[in-house]
Amino acid sequence: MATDLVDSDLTKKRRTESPHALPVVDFGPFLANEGCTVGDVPTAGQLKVAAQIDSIMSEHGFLFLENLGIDSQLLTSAFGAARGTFSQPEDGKAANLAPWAAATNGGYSALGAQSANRARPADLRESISTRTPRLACNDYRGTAAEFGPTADSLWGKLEDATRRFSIACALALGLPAGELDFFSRAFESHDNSALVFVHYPPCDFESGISDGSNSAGSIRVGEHADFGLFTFLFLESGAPGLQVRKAAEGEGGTLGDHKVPLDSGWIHAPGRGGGCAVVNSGALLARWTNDRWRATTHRVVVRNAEEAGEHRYSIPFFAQPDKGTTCAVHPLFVPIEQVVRYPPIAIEDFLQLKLKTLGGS
Ligand SMILES: O=C(O)CCC(=O)C(=O)O
Ligand SMILES: [Fe+2]
Repeated sequence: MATDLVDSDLTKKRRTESPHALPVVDFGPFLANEGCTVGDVPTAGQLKVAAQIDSIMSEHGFLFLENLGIDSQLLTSAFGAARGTFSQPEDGKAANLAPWAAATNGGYSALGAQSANRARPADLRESISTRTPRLACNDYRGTAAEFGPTADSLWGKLEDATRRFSIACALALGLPAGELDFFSRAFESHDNSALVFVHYPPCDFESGISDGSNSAGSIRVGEHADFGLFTFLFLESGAPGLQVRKAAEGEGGTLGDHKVPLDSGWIHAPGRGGGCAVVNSGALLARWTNDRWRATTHRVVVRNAEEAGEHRYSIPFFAQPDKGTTCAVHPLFVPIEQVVRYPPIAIEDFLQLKLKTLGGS
C-alpha cells in the first residue's frame, strides 16, 4: 500500500515536471509564401495548423512553435549579446545604458525596478527593451558591440513572424476569408511592439518563497498575463523556471494585481532552444475575441538551490498593436445569447495603463 502511494506520488511528480508539457506546433505551412499568407485560399497544411492552434489556445493559451522563421544562429548571437551586456559591473550598467521609460517602453531596467505582479515585491531580473529599428529610437549605448545589429536583425524576422502568426490566428478563430488580416493589419508599423532582453542573475534560494509557493516574497517574475496580442518568448535549451496556467484560468481583463494561485496547477515549461518560441496569448487577444481565447497567467520561479545559482536569460517579443488602432470585439465572437464583455478601447490608452502598472516612470 505504502509503495503504491510512493509510486503514484512519483508518477504525479514526473507528469507535472515532464520536460515539454506544453503542446508543440510545427508552423512550417505558414512559412511558405502560398495559401493565406499571400491572400489565397489556405492550404490543407495551413488549415491543419490553424485547427491545432484553436484547440490549444482555447485550452492552454501556451504552445511551443517550431519553424517560425527565426534562425537559431541568430538567437545564439542574441543570447551572446545579452550575456556580454549584462555581465558588465552593476554601476557601469546603471551609468552607461539608456534608462527605461514607460513613455517609450525602451531602455534598461535595473534589478528591482519592475514588478509584474504588484501583489509581490520587485521581480528578480533586469532587462533592456528595444523598439522596431524603423522608429530609429533605440539607444544602444553601453551594450555589447553585437547587441544592436543582432537586435535589429531579429526585429525584421519577428515582424514577419507576427504577420504570419496573426493570419494563422484569424484562420484558427474562423474569421471569414476576406478578414484574415483582422489582426495582421494592426501591425503595419510595429510602433508599440517590444523586443526585450532579460537577465535573471543568480539569486538566493529560500524554500517556500523563491519557488512561488508563498504569495508574499520576490520571485524571478511574478504572476502576470502579457498585455499585447501575443508574445513570442525565446529560451535557451533546458532553461528552467517558466510556469504557466491553463487558459481557462487566465486573467485577460485584470490590471496589475494578480492573485497568486498556490495550488499545483502550474505547468513547467523549460526552454526547447533553437528557433523554437513559446507563444502565449495576451490580454488584447482576450479582449478582441471576447474571451473566446483567454490571456494566460505565467511566472518565473526557481525550484531549488541549483537553479537559483544559475544565470537565466530570455528574449520575449511582445506583439502589441500599432498606435491609432482600436480593439473592438468582432461580432463573430458575440453569439446571440452572449454580451460584449469589453467596450472598444484605444490600444495606446490600454498599453500605457498597463506599462505604468509595471513600475518605473
Ligand atoms: O523570462 C521568461 O521566461 C518569461 C518572461 C515574461 O513572462 C515576461 O517578460 O513577460
Ligand atoms: Fe510574460
